[in-house]
Amino acid sequence: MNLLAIDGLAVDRGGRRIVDGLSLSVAPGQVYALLGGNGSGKSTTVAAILGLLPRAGGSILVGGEDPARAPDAVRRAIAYLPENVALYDHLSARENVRYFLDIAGIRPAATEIAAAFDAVRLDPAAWDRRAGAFSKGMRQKTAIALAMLRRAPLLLLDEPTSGLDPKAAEDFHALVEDVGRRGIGVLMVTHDLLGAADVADRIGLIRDGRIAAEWDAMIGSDQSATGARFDLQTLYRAFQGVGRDPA
Ligand SMILES: Nc1ncnc2c1ncn2[C@@H]1O[C@H](COP(=O)(O)OP(=O)(O)OP(=O)(O)O)[C@@H](O)[C@H]1O
Repeated sequence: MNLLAIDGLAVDRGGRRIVDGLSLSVAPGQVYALLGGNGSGKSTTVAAILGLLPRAGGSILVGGEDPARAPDAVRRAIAYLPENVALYDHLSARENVRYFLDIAGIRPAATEIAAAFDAVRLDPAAWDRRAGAFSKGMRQKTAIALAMLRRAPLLLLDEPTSGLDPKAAEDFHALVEDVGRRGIGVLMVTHDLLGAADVADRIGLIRDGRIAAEWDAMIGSDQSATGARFDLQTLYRAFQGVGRDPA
């Protein structure tokens, strides 16, 4: 079963149809990049998935549940990382994780927390440091460790690499691939074409609130000589609307 199944989604804002017939799905272990330019409808789609905006049409199922009917079950199934992850600045990484898990009624052993921090490669020196001093990358690692500890099957990432330097972005992509290998489904919303091509199994290009094109990563012998998993020229041309049919 798909962790996320969106079919013909329509969302109105300010009397205007912003998302207009968007369909996509994310399977366990799949990394889906929803790639689009400014104003294409990415944030509106995210808000609808989280049940924060009503639908004007279509359907959304998260782990088989409809966010409009079962918002609590849907929020339990999703680990949502906004562009800037919010942690309690005066608490350490360990204390933040314990605090948020406690709210969810989960009390992991110290060894489980250590294993999750190890899995996301959060520097052990940071585990007991105040999160107020953390970089964006460290905040994201803490939030992903938290997602793993509460066994959220779907990770929803909103512009995760904006503001990260190239090395930190590369580290983050490696972490997302790792998360996928653990069977977690990932929906990554981004305007970063190269980042999407680096990490995704599938890229969906969103334009005017719908999927204008979708590509699957090439594997093995289909990969280019450079090892690229997507044809970047095709992606660029589509992203820029080159060769688009006249409306
Ligand atoms: N509260 C609102 N009321 C009316 N229109 C809105 C509202 N929020 C967003 N919009 C419009 O909806 C369209 C899509 O916005 P959305 O934020 O979903 O796009 P986006 O792809 O996330 O863009 P960005 O990358 O710039 O964040 C834009 O034209 C925007 O002006």
